[in-house]
Amino acid sequence: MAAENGTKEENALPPPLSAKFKESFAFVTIKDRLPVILSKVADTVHRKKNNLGAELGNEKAEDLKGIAGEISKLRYEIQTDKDVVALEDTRGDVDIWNEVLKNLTKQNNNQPPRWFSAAWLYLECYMYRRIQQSVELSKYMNEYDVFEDQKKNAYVTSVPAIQTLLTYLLTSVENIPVDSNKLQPLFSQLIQVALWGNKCDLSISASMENSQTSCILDQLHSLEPFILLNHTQQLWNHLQKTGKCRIDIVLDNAGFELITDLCLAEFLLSSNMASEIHFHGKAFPWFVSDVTSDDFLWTLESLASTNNLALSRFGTKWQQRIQDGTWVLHFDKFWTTPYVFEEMKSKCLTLHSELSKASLIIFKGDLNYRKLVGDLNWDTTVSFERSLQGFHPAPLVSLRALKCDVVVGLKPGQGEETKVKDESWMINGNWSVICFCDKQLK
Ligand SMILES: O=P(O)(O)OC[C@@]1(O)O[C@H](CO)[C@@H](O)[C@@H]1O
Ligand SMILES: [Mn+2]
Repeated sequence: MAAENGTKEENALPPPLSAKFKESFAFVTIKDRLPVILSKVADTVHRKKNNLGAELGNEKAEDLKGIAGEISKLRYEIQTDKDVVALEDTRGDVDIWNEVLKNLTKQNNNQPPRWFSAAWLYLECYMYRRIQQSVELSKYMNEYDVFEDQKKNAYVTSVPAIQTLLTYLLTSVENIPVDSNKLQPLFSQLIQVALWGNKCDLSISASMENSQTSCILDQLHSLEPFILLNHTQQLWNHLQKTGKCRIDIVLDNAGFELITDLCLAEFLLSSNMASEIHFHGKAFPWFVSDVTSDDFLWTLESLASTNNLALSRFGTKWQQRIQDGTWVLHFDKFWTTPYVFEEMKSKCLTLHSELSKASLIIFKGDLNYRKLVGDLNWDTTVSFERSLQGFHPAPLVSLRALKCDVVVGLKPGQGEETKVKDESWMINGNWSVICFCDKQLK
């Protein structure tokens, strides 16, 4: 595996994570987890057809049957290690996906990528784009979000935890300290709340329920030792230097994690550390629980329409922030392509330029981390800067619970020590990193 500052060979890039490595999480994911996620999607679609078929009418019922059929076909292709096939719908990003497939085929002696040998990141992203294709190809159900019920259920089961958190936020922002020494602990606390909010992800749980059901604030102290790399102080120092600024948050999961991100955003504005917050969500349903525009707006409406004081207060306030422009929503197609982030400048300069207007970009979650580091099999002691391979539109921080077997920036021996404590430390979401980078490696 590659280290840094070595000889030319040692600085060669490590291989991408792939199911060809039979001991890897990629192998478990392709062999077991993705088929389970697809089975759950097919069941959801069949259930919708059976329960709502009469109400929806024959045409929609038939389309749901078609979607379920496409999902089952995709699951069969994965389980029998078939060639990845080109997309055939008319969504605006179809050429990007087919261009990537063509290049991967060319690079592989004109053999199309296959599920148990190609790069895991590409294949998992492709699977969610194929799910979207099954919806795009339907005539009457092409707005359908096959993950909608799971995401809404995750929110509903998290409501007690959301009530506790937003009640705490209400008190905090109504008594926001002016003195930075008193502000810093609150900043650190809400960074950790957003960090651990990332454990609530329906992809890693293979769509099994994964909501926050207890008060996250009470757990922060006991969770602190599970933060393997913590750059909160560097992050605070950076924001003290920038003063009131634009901060972008590249979102991950809907449900409880989104609420923790909105809490952090509200704190950054109420404390005058930020003047505006830009959120980046997904253009279509992605990795089961990632936030789409519908999810974002539904969440605010759900908060605003409850009779709980804190929820309705913030729901209404946050809807207002979208109106007054202190919160800006973006849903660029780049985030639902197979590209890793070091490709952004060449493949999507507009987004790269947009992000470069920020004084800080906060990347949430494991998939964003994987794309930051290129989903390459780095040595754990390689620096975070090195793994970005030059991606740096602005100073950035990743708040990530580990759910995939790649991590960088650790001390020598730290990975080995952690493995002794917890055999599946890289994939169970129990451990996390707060990685900050404010410079590009020369
Ligand atoms: O980005 P998130 O929501 O934190 O995690 C999504 C995710 O867990 O799904 C994959 C497994 O299928 C992981 O590698 C990936 O990171
Ligand atoms: Mn996610």
